[in-house]
Amino acid sequence: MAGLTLKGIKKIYPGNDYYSVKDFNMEIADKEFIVLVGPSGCGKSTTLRMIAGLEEISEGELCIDGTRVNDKAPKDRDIAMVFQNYALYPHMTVYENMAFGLKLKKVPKAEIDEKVRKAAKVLEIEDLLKKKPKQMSGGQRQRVALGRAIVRQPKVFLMDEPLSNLDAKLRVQMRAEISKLHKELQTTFVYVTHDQTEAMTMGSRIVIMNKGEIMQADTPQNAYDNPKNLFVAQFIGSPQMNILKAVVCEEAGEVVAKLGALNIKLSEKHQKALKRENQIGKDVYVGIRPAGINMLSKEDNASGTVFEEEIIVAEMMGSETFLHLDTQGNRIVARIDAHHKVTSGDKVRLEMPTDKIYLFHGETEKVIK
Ligand SMILES: Nc1ncnc2c1ncn2[C@@H]1O[C@H](COP(=O)(O)OP(=O)(O)OP(=O)(O)O)[C@@H](O)[C@H]1O
Repeated sequence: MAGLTLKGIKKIYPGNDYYSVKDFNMEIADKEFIVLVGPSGCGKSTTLRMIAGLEEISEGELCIDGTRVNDKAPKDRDIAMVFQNYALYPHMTVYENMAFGLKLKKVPKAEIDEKVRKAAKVLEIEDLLKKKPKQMSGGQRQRVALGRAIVRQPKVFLMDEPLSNLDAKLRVQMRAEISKLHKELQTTFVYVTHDQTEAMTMGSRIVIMNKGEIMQADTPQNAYDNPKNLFVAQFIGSPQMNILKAVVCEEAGEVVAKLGALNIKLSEKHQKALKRENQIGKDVYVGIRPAGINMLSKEDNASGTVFEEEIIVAEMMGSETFLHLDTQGNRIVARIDAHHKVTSGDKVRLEMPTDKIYLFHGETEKVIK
């Protein structure tokens, strides 16, 4: 069991003229489940590999349990890593695969046996112990890879996209299994994925990265409710937040976001913030989640911004329907309850309530509160 401290960690690969990881600072508490998430190339694997000791740290300090480990070899860091390709030895049985690391460490046979059987029980692979990797499914192989990590009882588990080779259904199942495993083992987990749903459902905290930088480190709920910037707003949530580029205007004493012919009404708080920050006349990104948009009937009164559009596509999802519309030249998606019977081509009346609107600076893309 251990916490991790990353202080000003940077990585520049030899021959590159840019930092793959820029100034990564973070305290990871003991027993946390941290998920590093972001698009391809954002530096999440590099960060994980530096923690593992598989990649040299160019600048900064990494501590495990308060001890600096920058110069320690991977095997001396008390960590275990699970990779996306499982990296099992094909000629060994499941039992041998799981026992291998302990054997190298010269752990007594009886102790190895106890540890392997205990891990196999936790992962429900006891009946696979005599099989070889090629006789097993992807999900089973992934369990064995996890088993191999568990038997070593590391201080920290590192996982790099461990589920990306599995089909969608198995991925969902293994997601829950890994969360359960984390609870059982009571160990620190650092997990890398590019999949925001995986991050949201598994992490006690998620670290959203872009271009080598941390965009936000937060609980999944807070990252969803209070994104710090446009990148996080668009990355977290599915379908993603609608973003409309508008201009801040003041008309008859009221500050609005002008989107073509549509004046988007704003909350008192937003209006004050825009005035305070001298944003009148400047560009602003208006964000609204698909679920934040209300469907109105003809007679409904609404205090927010009301607009009428023709449905381009209505995607029926069972309990809900996603409406794809075009407003003032911008494609937007609204998520409505399936009891509204609508279809492509219908004209609908919708509302953007002021309290569901997010605003981001046109230049810095930071949230305006
Ligand atoms: N061995 C390497 N040598 C040079 N550049 C590298 C090396 N490994 C990664 N990079 C570069 O560092 C940046 C970050 O890569 P990294 O693999 O950490 O990203 P990632 O977020 O894990 O992406 P992915 O999800 O595609 O694996 C990328 O620009 C990548 O091209």
